[in-house]
Amino acid sequence: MANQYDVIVIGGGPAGTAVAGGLTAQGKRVLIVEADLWGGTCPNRGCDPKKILLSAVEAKEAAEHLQHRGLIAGPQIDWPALMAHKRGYTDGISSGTHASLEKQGIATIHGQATFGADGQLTVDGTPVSARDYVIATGQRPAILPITGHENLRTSTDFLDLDDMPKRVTFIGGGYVGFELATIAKAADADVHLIHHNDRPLKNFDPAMVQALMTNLEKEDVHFHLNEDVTAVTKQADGYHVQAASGFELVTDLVICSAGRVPNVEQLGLENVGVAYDRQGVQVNDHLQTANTHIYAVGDVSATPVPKLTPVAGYEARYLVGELTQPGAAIQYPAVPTQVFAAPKLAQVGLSAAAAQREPDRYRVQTIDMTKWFTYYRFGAQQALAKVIVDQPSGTIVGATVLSDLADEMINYLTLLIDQKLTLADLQHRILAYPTPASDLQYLY
Ligand SMILES: Cc1cc2nc3c(=O)[nH]c(=O)nc-3n(C[C@H](O)[C@H](O)[C@H](O)COP(=O)(O)OP(=O)(O)OC[C@H]3O[C@@H](n4cnc5c(N)ncnc54)[C@H](O)[C@@H]3O)c2cc1C
Ligand SMILES: NC(=O)c1ccc[n+]([C@@H]2O[C@H](COP(=O)([O-])OP(=O)(O)OC[C@H]3O[C@@H](n4cnc5c(N)ncnc54)[C@H](O)[C@@H]3O)[C@@H](O)[C@H]2O)c1
Repeated sequence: MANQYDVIVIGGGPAGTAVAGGLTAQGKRVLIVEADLWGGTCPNRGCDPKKILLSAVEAKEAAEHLQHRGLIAGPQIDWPALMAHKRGYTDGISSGTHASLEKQGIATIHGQATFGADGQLTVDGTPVSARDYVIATGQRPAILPITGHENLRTSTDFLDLDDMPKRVTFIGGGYVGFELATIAKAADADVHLIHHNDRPLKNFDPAMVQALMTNLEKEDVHFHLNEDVTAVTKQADGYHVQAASGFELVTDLVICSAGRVPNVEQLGLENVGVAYDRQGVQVNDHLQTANTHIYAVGDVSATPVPKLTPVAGYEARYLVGELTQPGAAIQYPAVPTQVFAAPKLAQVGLSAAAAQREPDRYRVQTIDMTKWFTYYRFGAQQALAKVIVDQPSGTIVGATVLSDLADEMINYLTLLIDQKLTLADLQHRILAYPTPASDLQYLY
């Protein structure tokens, strides 16, 4: 039968394309379905475009740090040119990803996949069948159900702005709010971030979050904590953002950065006995749903790990194994996670709060690295590390880093944690000097 496959993957993002590619390489007949842009969130409207915009922010910051230390006159961000640079990358992603899938011998179809009342999967009305199905439909920005919610824009809109408005307001202090606020500020917007409680970036070390906010405040990013936004109304002078307390501000663009919701509603999952909730599709520790022929991977699955591209890739590789040679339950290694702000905030492994509950076992040390050679040479404003050492084994088990180099340092720390390297192990190796890696020995 023409429309009969071994596996149908629904969603062509990092998770779905990795499952489809891995299974095809193992000789499976695979169909992948994508309703929108091939490549999904990360390269089209997530990690990659964000980090391209951040390149200009990093260059500007680096030049500013060296003012009076060898540089004069800092650069300015030319937003339309920066956006053209970003589009030079993103414009080719969907067609390039599609071409790559076809080249690998993966069947592709563009459209919305839905399980009908009879359990049959159709893509925009065309029936397609397989032995197994993989849901990899990701998440989309949540829109708060407030008065004037139609005036809210999302990270997707921000990452494709033709011009940077004079005033930009973010509702929600998570990854997206902090990262995009950093970019908007560097592009000279008047930036406000409104958060509904006193714990923005709640999964990060609170003292390090406070240090990051202090730095951003120095750059004139305005934080408004404990404000519950109730309405965003369009008026002659701009959008009026109002909160329950009576707080109000006027702005030109309101980005709702209050989290993301799983793409599940359109799939007809109730027709095939697959359960889901606000966290996503419920799976067991083999990424299998209540229907034994349907699996879920990546952002859409309700797994107990952060929703990130490398996590999606890890789950995809695991599932390729499961669908070819079923084995043990999935086990996650340490998952590094980071906020690309100024400076960057990154974290991995055991938190300081958890370590402090067992003071006999763990040593928690906060290290100010600002004056270290690595940071001094480019005039860094602040470089902090909080490191958790397991005293019996002498290994690092967790770390939070706040610095311009945190995105690189956190990967080294992740390797130290996964490989269980002690200070002695590290000192038996030679690492190139002077580099951030050669500082690792001072973190134990
Ligand atoms: C602004 C932003 C910045 C980010 N930055 C980072 C970062 O720096 N580092 C990092 O690790 N992660 C980052 N992320 C998260 C990262 O983008 C996701 O973790 C990753 O894309 C998840 O991959 P996925 O394949 O599970 O889902 P997605 O990439 O969302 O792909 C799912 C695909 O399924 C499609 N789809 C949905 N429903 C259907 C349907 N019914 N039929 C067919 N197709 C369907 C969608 O159109 C989409 O293309 C960021 C996210 C955002 C929004
Ligand atoms: N650097 C990265 O790796 C990166 C970057 C962006 C996104 N992501 C991924 O995307 C996911 C979503 O990011 P996000 O920032 O949209 O979500 P998030 O869950 O990280 O943050 C949303 C924030 O909004 C707050 N919030 C919720 N309701 C609110 C309200 N009514 N008013 C004000 N604040 C409110 C929440 O308390 C939370 O702090 C992340 O969890 C992450 O998995 C990763």
